[in-house]
Amino acid sequence: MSFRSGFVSIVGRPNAGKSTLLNALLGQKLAIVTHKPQTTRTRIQGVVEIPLKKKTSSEPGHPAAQVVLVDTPGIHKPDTHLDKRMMQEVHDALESRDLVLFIVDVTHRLPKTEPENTRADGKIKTTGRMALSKAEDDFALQLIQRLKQTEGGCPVVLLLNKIDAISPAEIMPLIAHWSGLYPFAEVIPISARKKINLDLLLDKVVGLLPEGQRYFPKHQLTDQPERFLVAELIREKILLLTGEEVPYATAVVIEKYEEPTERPDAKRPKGAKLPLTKIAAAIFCERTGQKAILIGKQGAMLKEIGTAARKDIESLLGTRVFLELFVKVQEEWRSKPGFIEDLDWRRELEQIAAKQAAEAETGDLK
Ligand SMILES: Nc1nc2c(ncn2[C@@H]2O[C@H](COP(=O)(O)OP(=O)(O)OP(=O)(O)O)[C@@H](O)[C@H]2O)c(=O)[nH]1
Repeated sequence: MSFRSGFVSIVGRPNAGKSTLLNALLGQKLAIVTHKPQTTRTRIQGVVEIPLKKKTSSEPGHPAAQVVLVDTPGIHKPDTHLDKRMMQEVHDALESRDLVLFIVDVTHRLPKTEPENTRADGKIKTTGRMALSKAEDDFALQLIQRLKQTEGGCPVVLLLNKIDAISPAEIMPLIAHWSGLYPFAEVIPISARKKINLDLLLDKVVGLLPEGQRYFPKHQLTDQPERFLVAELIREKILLLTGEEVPYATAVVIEKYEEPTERPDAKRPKGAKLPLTKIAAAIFCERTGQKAILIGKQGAMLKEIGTAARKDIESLLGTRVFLELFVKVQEEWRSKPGFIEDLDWRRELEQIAAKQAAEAETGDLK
């Protein structure tokens, strides 16, 4: 059996569980996860190596494969410039893919036509779970529908996520409902949080990928620079620790990132301290009131955010970390294209590369 490889986009509306799934598949915390929608702002790639599975009497088996997973911001109707930027990320992710995993949260909306959801007068029972925004589901489905029209098409696998939170009897009606809306290549009920059916999912993914070589070296987990992941971890703590008003108005920019000269996995005498990474980050918010909340009484909130983030960053990097946080006000940053462009780590990298190239060139001329 020959090797398979490909780019697999995970798409779905906010809070469907995309980041949780990515992390579960990678077995390491990579995309940040919180209970608040729209946590994921830019695409995050993770690489999963899937070993060969030999054919047995009960299993068809599959070849070894490398799956490049692309997490996307939740699909929603764009309002601000930041929203538009996030939706562009979704479009981009859909364009460069071999397979799409369309993930829906089964606790949000049950099929409307099922008898148990229909009252005696024919009206739909609107329980909390059936709730909310049909418009958002429809919008997400529209994006998927567009894939059908693109050249060559691309298989879409529907993942019914959070099945741990509903009763088993509710799963079949959901499968029937969604199968009627789009010709999905597969419909798989999963729980990203409880890791239910994830092996089955990976088996199906390998089966749907084209034959091809690795895109990334075998042990590379992600193509994201660590400094971007660090900014995401800080942003996660802000989301978790501050109140409703602040989180969406914050952006984290890494201003200093000094890696230790010594490798974290280098041999060192027993009891010797791990090397130290020095990081300074600015937290941008839109108003002075938000700044006050982020700093807290006598700096208590900022300290809490910093301590929680530092612990996670230390386990991500495998070094000790000295983390300095500053809070800055940048009015209406969410509507300023230039500012948002600068948040993009890829652009940041391009700028660093351009600067280094210019420096090298002037060095050559000397
Ligand atoms: N019960 C249950 N909860 C889950 C499951 N998967 C994710 N969640 C929860 O759903 C919430 C949202 O999960 P995320 O992974 O951040 O969702 P997302 O789709 O990446 O969200 P955005 O970044 O906003 O687009 C978190 O509180 C998760 O713990 C699951 O399988 N079961």
